[in-house]
Amino acid sequence: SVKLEHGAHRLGKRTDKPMQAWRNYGLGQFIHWGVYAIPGGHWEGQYYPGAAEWIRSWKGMPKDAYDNLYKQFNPKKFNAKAWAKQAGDMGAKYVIITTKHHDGFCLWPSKYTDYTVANSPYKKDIIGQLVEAYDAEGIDVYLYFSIIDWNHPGYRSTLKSEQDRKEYEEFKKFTRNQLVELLTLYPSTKGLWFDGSWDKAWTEQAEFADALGKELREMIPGLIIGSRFRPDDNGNRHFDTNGDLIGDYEQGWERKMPNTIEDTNGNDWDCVMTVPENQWGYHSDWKGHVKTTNELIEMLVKAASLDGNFVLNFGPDGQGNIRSEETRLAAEIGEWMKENNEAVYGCGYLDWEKQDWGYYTVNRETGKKYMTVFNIPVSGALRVKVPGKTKLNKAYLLNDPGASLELEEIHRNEYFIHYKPASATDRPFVIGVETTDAK
Ligand SMILES: C#C[C@@H]1N[C@@H](C)[C@@H](O)[C@H]1O
Repeated sequence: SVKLEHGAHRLGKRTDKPMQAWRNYGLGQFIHWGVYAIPGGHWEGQYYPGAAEWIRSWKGMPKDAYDNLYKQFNPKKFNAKAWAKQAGDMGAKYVIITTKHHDGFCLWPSKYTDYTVANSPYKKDIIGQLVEAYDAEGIDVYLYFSIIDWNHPGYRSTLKSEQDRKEYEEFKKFTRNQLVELLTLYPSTKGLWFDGSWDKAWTEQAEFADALGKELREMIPGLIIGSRFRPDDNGNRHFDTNGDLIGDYEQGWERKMPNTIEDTNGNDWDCVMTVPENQWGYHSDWKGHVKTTNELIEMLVKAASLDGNFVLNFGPDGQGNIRSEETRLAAEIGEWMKENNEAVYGCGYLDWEKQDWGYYTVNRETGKKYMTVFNIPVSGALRVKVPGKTKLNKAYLLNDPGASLELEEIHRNEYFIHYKPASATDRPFVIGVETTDAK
């Protein structure tokens, strides 16, 4: 392997308590909120086809008009406690909140810029209210931070001149100051979710970013930072020149998921997912496919089955309302989680051959094994293949553990579990299985 000054700072999965807690979350909530929620994907009657939080970059957008939107930011319906309760009822164990997105508008009263909520009609600290409310709900708080900052005069995507470099130095100091400020103001933060770190200018800052990461990790022991934060000596992000993960988990699964355990490279990972095709911030007019509750439950269970976390995005509107589609999804996912979360929380990959009916998960502490069924075979026979020395002794519905399901051994290490729901079911269901694993 190549000698690197700023490659992966640690190899293999972290095994400390904060990371074990992260690994066991299963379900998270992403919140994208900012001044982009005011136009909500439209400008002067024009429909913006891109992601609503990127509307400032639209060629038709007068930048000055966008940069003055904060003077209208006064979300009278904002209720941090209500958001936290909704997330808790959905079953989210952690939340990732945008402190500032690429437009640079800060939802906390940063002292390093005037472009913050303190100078909006709303005035109050939004991040502070959310951190307090989610902490009180028992939901761990992670802060999203965009390295890209279109508002800062020193920000550059590339460094083409000495002047660029000079101004970029100011931007780097500003970035470090804001991050230290965030961890100082909100010390219960469990981790940072970086975004907008793909610019060439930033990928040339291996030494600076490495030192910044170390400084931040010293501020909060156990702090969790993913692979989308810093470059290695050669500008590689996520994986360094030797192919080693740079960060505590892989942060590359945005609006997509691995299909096999091999796809995960044996790393921890999270999948962050939008409800429509590609809207993170509030867009008042979602076009195209809007994911259903069953689709999202399947992504959630699939993530757990492959040792990952699933993070569902919410984009509150300019008044601070959570839109009705997201409220309904949160309620329906929460209803399913209330009955079936045992198959998700604290669960991960079980190395049994994947079958068509759905996904296996196993609890890392107890070793208890679960089958979450999405596709009921017309035969009513659920095929289960177990490894060599394993014997399947019992299968039962998670919501009716007393009643054993009919087991049929059809070959060595292969069984049918005979089960068809008595009445049509429109939600996946969980079967618990008990085995003896001969030594
Ligand atoms: C591209 C891009 C950004 N990454 C997602 C997490 C959203 O913040 C989107 O704007």
